[in-house]
Amino acid sequence: MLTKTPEQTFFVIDFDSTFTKVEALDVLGEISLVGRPDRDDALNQIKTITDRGMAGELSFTESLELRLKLLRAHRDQLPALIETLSGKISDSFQRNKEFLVENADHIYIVSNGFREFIVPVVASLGIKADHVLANTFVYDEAGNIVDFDRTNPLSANGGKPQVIRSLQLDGEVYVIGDGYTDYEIRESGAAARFYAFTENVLRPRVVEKADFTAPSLDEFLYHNNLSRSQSYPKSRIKVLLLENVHPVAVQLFEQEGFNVEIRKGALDEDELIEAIRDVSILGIRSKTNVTARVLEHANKLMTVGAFCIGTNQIDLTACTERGVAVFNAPYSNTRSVVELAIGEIIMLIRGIVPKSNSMHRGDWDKSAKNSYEVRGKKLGLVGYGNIGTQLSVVAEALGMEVYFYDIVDKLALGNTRKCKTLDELLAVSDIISLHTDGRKENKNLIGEREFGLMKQGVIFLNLSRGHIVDIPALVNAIKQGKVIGTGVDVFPQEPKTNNEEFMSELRDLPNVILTPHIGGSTEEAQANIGNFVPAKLLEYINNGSTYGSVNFPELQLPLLKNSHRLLHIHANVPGILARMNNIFAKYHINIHGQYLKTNEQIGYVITDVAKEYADEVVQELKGIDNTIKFRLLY
Ligand SMILES: NC(=O)C1=CN([C@@H]2O[C@H](COP(=O)(O)OP(=O)(O)OC[C@H]3O[C@@H](n4cnc5c(N)ncnc54)[C@H](O)[C@@H]3O)[C@@H](O)[C@H]2O)C=CC1
Ligand SMILES: O=C(O)CCC(=O)C(=O)O
Repeated sequence: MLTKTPEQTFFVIDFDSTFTKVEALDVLGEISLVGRPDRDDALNQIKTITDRGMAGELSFTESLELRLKLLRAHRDQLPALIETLSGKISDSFQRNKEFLVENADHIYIVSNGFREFIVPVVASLGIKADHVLANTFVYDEAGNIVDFDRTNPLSANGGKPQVIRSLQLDGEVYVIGDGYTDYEIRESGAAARFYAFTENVLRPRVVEKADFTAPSLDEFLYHNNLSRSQSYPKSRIKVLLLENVHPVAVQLFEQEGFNVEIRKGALDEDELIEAIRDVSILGIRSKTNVTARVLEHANKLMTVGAFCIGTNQIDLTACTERGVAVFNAPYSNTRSVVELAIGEIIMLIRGIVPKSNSMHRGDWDKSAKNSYEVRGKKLGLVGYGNIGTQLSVVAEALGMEVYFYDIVDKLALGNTRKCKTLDELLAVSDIISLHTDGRKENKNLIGEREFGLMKQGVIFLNLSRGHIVDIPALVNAIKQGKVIGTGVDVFPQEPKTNNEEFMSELRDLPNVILTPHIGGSTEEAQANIGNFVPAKLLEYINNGSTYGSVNFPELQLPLLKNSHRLLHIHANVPGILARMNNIFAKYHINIHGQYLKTNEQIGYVITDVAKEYADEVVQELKGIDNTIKFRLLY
C-alpha cells in the first residue's frame, strides 16, 4: 500500500521494454536498414551491443555510439518508427490509460532512448512532453542521424539518478522499469522503491534487486491501491493449460495479462491436486479427470474450460456445488470427426488396411474380394447429435442410406430414417457408427448382446467415448467374423501422454484401424477450439456471462458501464434474492441492473450497482447463508 497519498508520490517509468513491448533502437534498425545487404548482420550486432551494454561490458555512451553508427538512420524514418512503437505499447499500459491521464502531473518517463520518438508515443496515453526525460539525436545537414547530445546526462552511465534528482520532486519516487539502470535509481537513493517490470522481458539480475516485481502495470497499481482498470490484477490469476492445447489459447490468456502455465500431457488425480491449488482457470482436453476430490483442493478455481466437446471427464455436479463454471467447445471439431469417420468407413469396407499392410511386406494381391462401395449401404448412427447429424448429411451425399437411433426425439435430416430402438438400428445396418455422449449410463452400451444383434460382416466404428463399448465383446465379434472392419479412436484406458505405451486387446487384429483419440485433432479444429474456449472463459471472468456453460445457469450480460458488478453464486434455496436486496436497501444502494438465473443446484445473481458503496455491503453479501462464491467486477 502507498505510504503517502498519490499526490505525494511520483511515478518514474522506463520506456523501452516497459512502456512499450520492444527496444526502440532495434525497431529503428529494422526500418533504417531495409534493403541493405548487411541488414541481418547489422541487426544482430545492434542486439549484441545492447546486451553487452546491459551486462556492463561497454559504457552506455560507447554502446550508443556503436549502435547509431550501425543504424545509419535518417530523420525521415522517425514517423514510421513512431507508428510502429505506438502499436507496441504494453498491454497493461494501454488498459490503464485513465490512470496515466489522471495522474499525468506525477508521471515521468525517464529513458536512455530518444525524445524524438518517445514524446509522441507516450502522449497518446496522456504523458506530458515536458515529463519525458531522454536523449536527443544530432543530425547532419541531410537529416542523417549522426550523433546524440553528449551533454545530456542520460547519454552516459548513471544518468537516470542524476536527472531525477535534478527534478527535485517533493515526494516519494517509485520507479517502474525492466533494466538495471532503473534499479540504479533506487540504489542511488533517488527513489524509494523499484518495481521490476516483467510484462515484456524478465531479467533475473534486475528482478533479484527489485523491491517488488510487477508483471503488469495492473499489479503495480493494485499493490499501491491506486485506481486501475482491473478490480484484481490478471497477473495474479493463474491459468493452467494441460494436454497441449493450441498455442493460440496460450496467447489469448497471456495477452489478457494472466499468469499462464502450460503442460503437454494430462495429469492424474494426485498430480492435478498438487497443481491446482492456486489455479483460477483450468484448461483441459479429454484425458484429465476433474474429480470431486480434485475440486476439494481447488480453492481458487473459478472456471474450467474443456478444450473439446466431451465433459464426462469433469464432475459437473461437484463443479456446480463449488461454484465453478464449466465451458466446452461443442461445435469446433465436429467436422473433423465426421471426415475421419467417412474416411475410415471407405477404407474398412474396401479392406484397405490389410491390403496396404501386405503391400508393405512385398505382397501384390490385386482382387475385388470383400471390397465394396459405400453407395447404397445402410449406415446406422447411434446418437444423432452434432456429429451424428453432420455425418448423416455427408454420408447421404455419398449415396448411403442413413438410419439413426437417439434417446431424444430428433428431427431426421434429409432422407435419414429414425429407428425406434437401438436393437432395430443394430439389426438393419451394414455399418454402425457410435456418436453418443459419454454419460455414465452409456457404459458398455454395446456389448455381447448388441454385437449378437448385428448383421454378419458388419463394419463397426467408435469415435465417441471408450467406455461405451465392451472391448472384450468387440474383440470376440472381430475374431468370430461378425465384425469384419473396425475403426476405434477412443478407449476405456488411454495413455496420458505420447510417451506411454498403448495397451489394448484390439492390437494386431485384422482390418482394424486404431487411432490415438485424434477424431478432433486437426489443425483447423484445434485452432477453432483454441479461440472458442478462451473467449468463453474470458467472458465469464471479465463480465460474468455464462452463456454456453454446461453446468451454470446461462446468462448473457451487457458490458459493464459506470457500475460495479456484484456476482453472487449460491445454493438454490428460497429467499436469497430477497436477502440480497434487503442489504442493498439497507445501504441505500442504487441498482443499475439485476439478473437472476437458477438451475436445480445453484442460483446466479448479478447486480450492477453505482460505484460508491460501503465496504460492509460486500461483507454482508458474502455472509448470506448458502453463498458459494462471490465476485466483484469493475
Ligand atoms: N474422437 C474424438 O476425438 C471426438 C469425440 N467426440 C465425442 O463424440 C460424441 C458425440 O459428440 P456430439 O455429437 O458433439 O455430441 P452431442 O451431445 O451433440 O450428441 C450426442 C447425442 O447422443 C445422444 N445419446 C446419448 N446417449 C444415447 C444413447 N444411449 N443412445 C442413443 N443416443 C444417445 C444424445 O441424445 C445426443 O443427441 C461425444 O461422446 C463426444 O465426446 C467429439 C469430438 C471429438
Ligand atoms: O481432442 C481431444 O482431446 C478430445 C476430443 C474429444 O474427444 C471431444 O471433443 O470430446
